[in-house]
Amino acid sequence: MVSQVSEAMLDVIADALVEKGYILLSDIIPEYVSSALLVKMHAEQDINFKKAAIGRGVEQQINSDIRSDKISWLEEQDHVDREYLAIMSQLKDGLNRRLFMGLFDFESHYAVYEPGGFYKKHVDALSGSQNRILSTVFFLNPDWHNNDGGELIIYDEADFPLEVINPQMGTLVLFLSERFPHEVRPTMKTRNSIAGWFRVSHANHGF
Ligand SMILES: O=C(O)CCC(=O)C(=O)O
Ligand SMILES: [Fe+2]
Repeated sequence: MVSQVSEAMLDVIADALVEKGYILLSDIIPEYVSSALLVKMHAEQDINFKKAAIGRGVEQQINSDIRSDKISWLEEQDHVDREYLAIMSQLKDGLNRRLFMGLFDFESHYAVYEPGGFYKKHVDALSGSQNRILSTVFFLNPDWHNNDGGELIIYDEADFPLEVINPQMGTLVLFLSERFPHEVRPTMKTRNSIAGWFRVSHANHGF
């Protein structure tokens, strides 16, 4: 079963991206999809997750001072991943129709941050390359509390904090990749998310 993103919801998202450059959504991914994603994450965490790297291609390196998550890429062949990717694909088409963003493909990975885990302030788009256009973060943490840490902080271009977001199950954050530095504050508990990026077609694969 593939769920549909409504035209009204796509209108709201497109408007927010034009006006503010980002949006927080709590009702776009159906609960049966988020639960299935979380079950899969739990099942695979100890087997398929690898320490995340920064940079690309030959310059890629694991730098534990900057980020400490372990990741696993979503795949079209997997029936659970496919549900999520289908929703992202509707988002891509809906935004392209409204904003002519030229979004072409989407890459995403599960990420687990163990207690103490963090990702220091960074920008997702590699500067100069029109690679990552729109960033997505979906949270998979039921019962997250204010003192559990692990907040996603989004800054403006002048490094002023715009949003401090609890990584609560079901919340999806979208923001323009080049415009918003952001960080994951140290988490007190195991923290699960899916980070993803819409890219344009002349993306420089592998570098
Ligand atoms: O998990 C998050 O809240 C964001 C992760 C992130 O910024 C990234 O993977 O680039
Ligand atoms: Fe990021």
